Amino acid sequence: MIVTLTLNPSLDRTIEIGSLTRGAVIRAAAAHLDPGGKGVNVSRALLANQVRSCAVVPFGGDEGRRLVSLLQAEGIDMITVPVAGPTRSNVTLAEPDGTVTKINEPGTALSAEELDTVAEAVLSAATSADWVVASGSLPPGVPLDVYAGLCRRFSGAGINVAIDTSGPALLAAVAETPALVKPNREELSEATGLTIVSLGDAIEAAEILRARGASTVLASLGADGAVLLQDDQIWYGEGPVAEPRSTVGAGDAMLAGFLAAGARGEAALVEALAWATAAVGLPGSRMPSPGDIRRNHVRVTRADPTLSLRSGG
Ligand SMILES: Nc1ncnc2c1ncn2[C@@H]1O[C@H](COP(=O)(O)OP(=O)(O)OP(=O)(O)O)[C@@H](O)[C@H]1O
Ligand SMILES: O=P(O)(O)OC[C@@]1(O)O[C@H](CO)[C@@H](O)[C@@H]1O
Repeated sequence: MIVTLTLNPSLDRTIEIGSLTRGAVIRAAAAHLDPGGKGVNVSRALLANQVRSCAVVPFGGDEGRRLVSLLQAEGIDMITVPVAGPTRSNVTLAEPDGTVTKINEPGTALSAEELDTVAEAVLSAATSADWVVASGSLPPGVPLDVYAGLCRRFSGAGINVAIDTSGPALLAAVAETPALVKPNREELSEATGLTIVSLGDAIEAAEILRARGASTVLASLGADGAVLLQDDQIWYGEGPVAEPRSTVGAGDAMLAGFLAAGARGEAALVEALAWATAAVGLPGSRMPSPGDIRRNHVRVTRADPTLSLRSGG
């Protein structure tokens, strides 16, 4: 069983437009509303693929109630924690070529009492968990070492912790020896100060995170695929996407696929890439179901550090 924690969930509104022109009135072709936030998406992807999970979700205000009703409609197993501030709304402008422009609200502050209640919910859900996944940004006022505290709490209890966040919260968590971190290219670069233009740069940055405490690093590299550093092995993989619709949530689908496949080695990386590339072909932050996921187009090999990355860094 996999417990996910999303301290800063969102209502994700995706607006499909022809092209983005600053300062213009843009008529949208379509709009979708999805429940959002990184841990929420991991749970949605797991549910869509019949893997048991429990999402811990603080919610507040009308937006929070809408979020909870969308998650209930999907059948997500969750522990919801009512909080005073309203849940945020995040907006994605999606263009036909797959380019997305995302505007994420900061979210509203959680009080110390609310944070304690959320932590208790995670502890109670985690009694039967193999993994606890702590994902996404922190709302204002939440201590930057909150994910680090989770790592400390669970490493003693034999429960694996996976972290997908950025900035100081990522650095603090890495120092508490999480089983897994899933940075994207920008997060790798920010955490290490390295500019990442080749696979070798990404590997060097991931090695730094391992030296600081992370056991396994699964680094997603956007259209360039992903690299996995685990034990003494380094695997690289990618998969084509015929028609990219929206990359939002692709990293979450990747993490879900990796954990669903046992979180070890080449086979788990293939699964992670199959789920991620399927997500890129779906609108908004829709998570892929078994019918969307194709494994035979994913290529995973031993990593060649001299490989140049195509997409911008
Ligand atoms: N344009 C693309 N073409 C093909 N695959 C892509 C593309 N963008 C993303 N992917 C796939 O999705 C994975 C995750 O993408 P990315 O590195 O952008 O994650 P992320 O920044 O964590 O995303 P998010 O935070 O929205 O979940 C990549 O490793 C890759 O497999
Ligand atoms: O602001 P954060 O917490 O970093 O990211 C939030 C978010 O962009 O991440 C998900 C995609 O990964 C979306 O559902 C959501 O809007």
